[in-house]
Amino acid sequence: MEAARPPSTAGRFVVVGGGIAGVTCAEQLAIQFPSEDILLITAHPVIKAVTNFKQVSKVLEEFDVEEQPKTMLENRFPNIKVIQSEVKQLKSKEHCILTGDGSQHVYKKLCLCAGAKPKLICEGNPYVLGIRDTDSAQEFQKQLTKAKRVMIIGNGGIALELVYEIEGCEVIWAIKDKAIGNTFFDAGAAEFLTSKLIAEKPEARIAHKRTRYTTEGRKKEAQTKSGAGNLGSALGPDWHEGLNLKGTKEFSHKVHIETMCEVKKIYLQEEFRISKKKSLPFPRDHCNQSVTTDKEAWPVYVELTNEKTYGCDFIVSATGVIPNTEPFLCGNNFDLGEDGGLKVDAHMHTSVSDVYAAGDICTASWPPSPFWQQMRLWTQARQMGWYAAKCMAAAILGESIDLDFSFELFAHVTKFFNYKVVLLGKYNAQGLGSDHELMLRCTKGQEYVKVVMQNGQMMGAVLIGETDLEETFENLILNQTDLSSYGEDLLDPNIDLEDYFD
Ligand SMILES: Cc1cc2nc3c(=O)[nH]c(=O)nc-3n(C[C@H](O)[C@H](O)[C@H](O)COP(=O)(O)OP(=O)(O)OC[C@H]3O[C@@H](n4cnc5c(N)ncnc54)[C@H](O)[C@@H]3O)c2cc1C
Ligand SMILES: NC(=O)c1ccc[n+]([C@@H]2O[C@H](COP(=O)([O-])OP(=O)(O)OC[C@H]3O[C@@H](n4cnc5c(N)ncnc54)[C@H](O)[C@@H]3O)[C@@H](O)[C@H]2O)c1
Repeated sequence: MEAARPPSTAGRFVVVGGGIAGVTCAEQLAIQFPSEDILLITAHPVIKAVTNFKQVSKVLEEFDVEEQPKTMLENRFPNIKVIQSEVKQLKSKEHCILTGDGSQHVYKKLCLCAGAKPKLICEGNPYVLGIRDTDSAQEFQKQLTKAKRVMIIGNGGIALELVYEIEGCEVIWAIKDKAIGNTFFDAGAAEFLTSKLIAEKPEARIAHKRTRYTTEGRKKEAQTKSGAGNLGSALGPDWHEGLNLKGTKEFSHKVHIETMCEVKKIYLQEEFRISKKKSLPFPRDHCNQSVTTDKEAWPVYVELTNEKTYGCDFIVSATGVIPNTEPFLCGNNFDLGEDGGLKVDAHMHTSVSDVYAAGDICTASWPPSPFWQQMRLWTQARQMGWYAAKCMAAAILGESIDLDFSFELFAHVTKFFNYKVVLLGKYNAQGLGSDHELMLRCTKGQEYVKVVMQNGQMMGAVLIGETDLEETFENLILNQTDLSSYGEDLLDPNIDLEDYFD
């Protein structure tokens, strides 16, 4: 712990946050300025390190992520000092931050990488859980081992992963949309994936190239709770692999989806009894269950806007995130994005002098490339942390710097329902209006390929399964090759596209 209570005299590079964005930023600064001290302040005892980084193609990247004790980072970079403390206030006029232990730290350039927290449908209800960090995932697992039924609200990454992974527990999944996975897929891809939810037997996990997540480096001492409230860094790919996501029953998947509805009201058991309302049993296929009522007494009940009510053991609110800006706002004139993030320009600089931001906390506010959009993802946290450090260095050295190439094309590799999923560019025709066409190729149970075309050029793609098309499509989007003469042949599996375009 930093002993000095009065502010240190020499301003230095200070980074707040031990997640992917903060650690990558600190590492890059340490490399650029080997004779300077870099201070990393983080609320949690473990940090996230990117290991085995590999640039697979121009923009697609693979890496593993390890949770490590802070000493491992300090050993790798002797000029990085990690302080475990929560930042309570930023005094930007004095170029100084205050931490929970009463210390003040003066900076010459500061990068805020404090991540985000779950945006819960209902704060303070003990039956509503959010999943963000290792502690919250463990709490979820603990509750699941005693559960017969859970309700999942939300239709993004966490919900998609949970409905597939949970076994031995009834899952009622309530989504606002017509089809599953709205943040990643259109209705066609959703239909392709839905069959996997009904499969009774879990299949062998596929091994494929994508980011892996490991807590191997996490020391025993760091496995105890941090006492820092809900301030661990975000989980990521394969976070559930070490967790036994099994409820009390013996079946595999049992998922019922309620579409186009939201949560109207949540009742605790006694409140529900007094209300005299009726709840529905778990719906069975092809059976009109509206005539029956659920006899079971549940700890909590959820009334949906479609007038259906279900009881359950607990609710997972997988309803997105809110940037962790709160400790930094008071007295500072930050421009905030609509999503509540700190707006950053093309140099990752916020609206406050010498303060940069990267990762989930920030809102990218530069005019984006036609094929890129911000999504709060691990890859973007790494790219932003790295690029923010480059920009901080360039500012100190008086050099100019261009927006990094990684922001030219949105590229995300992940896994849903045991399929490899690659998303490129405007994969859901985001912002293209009606002036675009879709081309599809689908083999049930095997692959789903969708490309988004505009004026004969490829703007985006969704690749589900082992399609091996990602590198070729990445090039076609980046080069804006005129593909109009190929028509539907573009997706003909008998044509080797690589021969044409590589
Ligand atoms: C369950 C789950 C699954 C996910 N799966 C994927 C996936 O498959 N693929 C993918 O690309 N992305 C995934 N993500 C998203 C990804 O994990 C995040 O986008 C990314 O990790 C954000 O990194 P970050 O460094 O910006 O923030 P974080 O990882 O949240 O780190 C923030 C850091 O700031 C610290 N901090 C916060 N407040 C303070 C304070 N006041 N003072 C000091 N320190 C503070 C925290 O302790 C933490 O170390 C997932 C997220 C979750 C929650
Ligand atoms: N494999 C992956 O890439 C992956 C997996 C898990 C999580 N993540 C990331 O982790 C973060 C958190 O995941 P998440 O699933 O909570 O967020 P998300 O942004 O992916 O999805 C949020 C979902 O909640 C819905 N929603 C929002 N408010 C709602 C409300 N009041 N009622 C009902 N639905 C509501 C939205 O329509 C959306 O479907 C995100 O940044 C996500 O991208 C990524």
